[in-house]
Amino acid sequence: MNREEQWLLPEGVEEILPERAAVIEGLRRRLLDLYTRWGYELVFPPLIEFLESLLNGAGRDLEIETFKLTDQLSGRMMGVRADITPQVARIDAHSLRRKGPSRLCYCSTALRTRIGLPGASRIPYQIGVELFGHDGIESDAEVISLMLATLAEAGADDVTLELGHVGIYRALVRAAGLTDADEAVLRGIYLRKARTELDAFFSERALPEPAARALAALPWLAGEDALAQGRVLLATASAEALAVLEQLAELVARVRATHPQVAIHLDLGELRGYHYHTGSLFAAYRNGVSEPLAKGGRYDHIGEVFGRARPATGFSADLKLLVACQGTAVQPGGILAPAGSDAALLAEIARLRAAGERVVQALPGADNLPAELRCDRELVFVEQRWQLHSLSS
Ligand SMILES: N[C@@H](Cc1c[nH]c[nH+]1)C(=O)O
Repeated sequence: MNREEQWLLPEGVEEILPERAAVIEGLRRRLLDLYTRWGYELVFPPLIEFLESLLNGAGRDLEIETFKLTDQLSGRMMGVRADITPQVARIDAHSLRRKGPSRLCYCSTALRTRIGLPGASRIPYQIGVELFGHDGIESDAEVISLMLATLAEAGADDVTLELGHVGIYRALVRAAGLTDADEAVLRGIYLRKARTELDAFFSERALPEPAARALAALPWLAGEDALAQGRVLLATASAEALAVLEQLAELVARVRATHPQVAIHLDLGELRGYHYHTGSLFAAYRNGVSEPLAKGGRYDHIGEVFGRARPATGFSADLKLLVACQGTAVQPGGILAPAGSDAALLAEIARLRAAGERVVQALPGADNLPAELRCDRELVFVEQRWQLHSLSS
């Protein structure tokens, strides 16, 4: 970013110019068509809402990420959404109130107060799906399959799927009898994977064994042997945590069976994401890139505050990151038509457009440069008829 851009736009706020906009829009259309074919219905949650309803049940992380402002009409505090998932959960619980499962999808911009990685955007163009009303690995598996289909459509074929389950951590926290305050400290340490802090945390507190030992080991249970090691670790620590691990094992087996080509990485100590996640967690990483391309998980309680607790699972991705996986897009060419209002010319332009061609009509007195206008052909009147001539040579 040069000095002038820094002066014009705040950090993490960018504009998208025609070439990139065309690629993003192309992918947006293809993905929304994909979700429609899977039975997901499109919704448009509002850009801005009263803070209470926007953040209800969504957790503290999201509150910090949310831009707040005062509504001049009501005098109440409003927030600009930092994540669309809780809004869609509200639509399901409060506005739709369906009996059976609801499958919803969305694609809109969100706004965040903070920047994740240096150079990242604060305005993600969030696309995703949410599936409400089913509690079980089948719905998680469906959402994971659709997430992988999304990445394939975006051209990201070298992804690793990371799987975890916050239920293991939560069960162990209960077994160890941690207070909310201690749990918040521990969560921070888990997210940073800070080993010495973790050791200090447990040596400063007399917590019941073997749950405490299991909590101290969990952040490093990852990779190939995570399931086997987890079974040993949890066998004596918490029957509840062990049962959750078996659910995760079943989900892994299912995804392996349906997507044998996808590399799976297990991480039992992963707590990534917002506080609202309650069950399985999934994320897709590109090799060597630390920011996930898409992420999601189960969150069964958000709807509760809107009068209806519905099981829920879903994923989202930032379209701006997804398009980075695509090679440079082949820009469609176009036809440069001469200026004029002659009826035959206008009819020919209309005919070409109706046939799906991109036709740009020259404006009199302007430099109608074919390269700038991305035109590779021109419409010329030769031998008493309108003809197309190549401009590329
Ligand atoms: N919205 C979540 C991902 C998610 C979608 N559905 C459930 N979880 C995020 O951005 O991290």
